[in-house]
Amino acid sequence: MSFDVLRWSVSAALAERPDAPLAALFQGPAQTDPIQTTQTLSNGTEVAFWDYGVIAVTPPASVAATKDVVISCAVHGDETAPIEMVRDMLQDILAERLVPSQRVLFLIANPAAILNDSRFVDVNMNRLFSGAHNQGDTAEHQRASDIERYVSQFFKLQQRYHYDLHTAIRDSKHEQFAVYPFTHGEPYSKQQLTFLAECGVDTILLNRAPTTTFSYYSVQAHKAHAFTVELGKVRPFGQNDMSRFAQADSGLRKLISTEALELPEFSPSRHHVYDVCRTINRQAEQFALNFPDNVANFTEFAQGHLLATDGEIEYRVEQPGERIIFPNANVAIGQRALLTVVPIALEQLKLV
Ligand SMILES: O=C(O)CCC(=O)N[C@@H](CCC(=O)O)C(=O)O
Ligand SMILES: [Zn+2]
Repeated sequence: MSFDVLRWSVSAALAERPDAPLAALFQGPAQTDPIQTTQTLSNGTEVAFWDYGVIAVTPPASVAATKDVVISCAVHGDETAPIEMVRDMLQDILAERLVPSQRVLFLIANPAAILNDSRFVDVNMNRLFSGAHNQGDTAEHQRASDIERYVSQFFKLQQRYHYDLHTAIRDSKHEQFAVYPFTHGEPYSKQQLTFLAECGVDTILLNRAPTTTFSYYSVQAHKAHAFTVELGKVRPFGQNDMSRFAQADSGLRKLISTEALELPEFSPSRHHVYDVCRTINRQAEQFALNFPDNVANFTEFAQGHLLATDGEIEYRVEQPGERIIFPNANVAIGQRALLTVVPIALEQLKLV
């Protein structure tokens, strides 16, 4: 199904809150074809609609922006709270209640999946970046390729940031956490750890290998500080308690509207850090998790405990302190069905 055909219905699907008409997110202010329109607000902010759900915001000419910030949501279409956050930020920008001081690219990544009330339509879009979109021809492959092009078109300044907002399928012992993608040996940023903690995200998962996720793409292709940010649990539109997202919302709004963001001193004791220990990809038709659906992310199991069976293979806990994260038995064969993580001391990491 083409994203063009979907645009009206996606807007309708999202416009559930009567106070929040969403047409602008997808059609641009003129709501006519072609989609590419640019509007200059009375405060001088330029809002450019590059494509459905792709909105570039440039601060007034009097402001010397120093940061490029990508804020993305709906890489998974059923993760609705981040979509509501992005929608509200955009509406506040259009209403001039939020005035950006930095360049911002808002991305509503997978409108077709939003409309479908599903994580994805054909393929998990968060496995299609860094060139993986060349290996298929679904609408999601095409959209991931388009998104890479838009991000490349956007990033210009030296300071580059990307927060890819998600919510998780399960409850979590740490309600909000971020995946810090592989940095190719670059030190981890104290400033970014502090910023995330200010957003309420005090738990970090280090993934120390290349992946095909959106956040890793921004690290690898654009040398951005980029993160997959998990802000809570997946719920349908209208069922999110937005007060639980207030800290992240306020942190992101401050980041984009402040010329020189002031952050507190880095304080190592503020952060819980985990290292990915094992990535378990499903290999067989007969794949099963050996714990119930209500077991939360970051739950620890005893050494030797059977976590999953994959055909004849048994996956057991190997290390003391090993915890499960992102378990999903319903992934396609070859895709990640489970990660295990172990706590790691910040002192062991190269920080800058
Ligand atoms: O709750 C789950 O099982 C999945 C939540 C989710 O979508 N997580 C991202 C993490 C991406 C990363 O590792 O950076 C994903 O699986 O795509
Ligand atoms: Zn997600």
